[in-house]
Amino acid sequence: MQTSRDDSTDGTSTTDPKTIIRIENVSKIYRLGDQDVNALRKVTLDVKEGYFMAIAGTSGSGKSTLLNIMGCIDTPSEGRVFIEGKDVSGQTPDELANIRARTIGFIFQTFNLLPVLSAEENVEYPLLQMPEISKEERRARVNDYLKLVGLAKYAHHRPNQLSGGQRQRVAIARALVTHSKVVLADEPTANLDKNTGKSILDLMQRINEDCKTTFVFSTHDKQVMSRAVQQVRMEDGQPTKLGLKLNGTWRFVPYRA
Ligand SMILES: Nc1ncnc2c1ncn2[C@@H]1O[C@H](COP(=O)(O)OP(=O)(O)OP(=O)(O)O)[C@@H](O)[C@H]1O
Repeated sequence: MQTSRDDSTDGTSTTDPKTIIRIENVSKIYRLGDQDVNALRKVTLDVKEGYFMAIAGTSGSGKSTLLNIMGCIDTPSEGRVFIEGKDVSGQTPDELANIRARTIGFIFQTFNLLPVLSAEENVEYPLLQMPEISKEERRARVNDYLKLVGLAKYAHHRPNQLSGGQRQRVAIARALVTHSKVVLADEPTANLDKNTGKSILDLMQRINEDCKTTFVFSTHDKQVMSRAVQQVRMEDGQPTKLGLKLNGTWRFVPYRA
């Protein structure tokens, strides 16, 4: 799929960024009672370094399933997933957890913070699974990322002492603290009011531009879609259209892998 981000007017790419996640001919079938639900149907998609990409589509079109498979939270019924060129099919749950911890950060619409931990402890949490990172390095990273998301003053607050937008900022810091290459965000603004949602998207965009972190977020909100640079429209478990924003204008083409 030709979705390289570039500034040329004709959309042709001069440099080809590295593929971070590739999913190839991926299908996902859920068994529901005696019925099969085809959540994804032979999807092939590349996520390249530096993307700020929206997976858009109506409820039930397969957005969350796609993100979960990209992030190795779930496994495909058919097809293959490559993370930084490595085929992760057949890896054990521990191996997948290790790949996830070092490459991929997640943001969820319900924030998913641990309620008994403070903001700084929530951000520190994924680093505790990385024994090679010293206590001093952990402290330094936690401070840096809380500062990056504008929450240095709230380090000791627990999630229930923070607003929805502040909770999502903690989740963003937690997703980045492991130096993730890509952040997968499932409807990151769905539980936030319009202005707070906008400030979260502003923050994600700033991190994308300044730190070159790749973001893939799912949404069914047109305002949120419009903030992306690349857009994949999902319908009934399949990508149908690919959108590229060039000089501020969207250009859509039928999706082809
Ligand atoms: N665990 C499951 N068991 C059975 N069916 C499931 C399961 N998870 C998802 N599905 C079905 O798979 C399809 C895709 O679901 P998915 O959650 O990926 O869609 P979505 O686009 O993210 O929807 P939403 O915007 O409502 O979150 C739907 O038909 C859904 O009902």
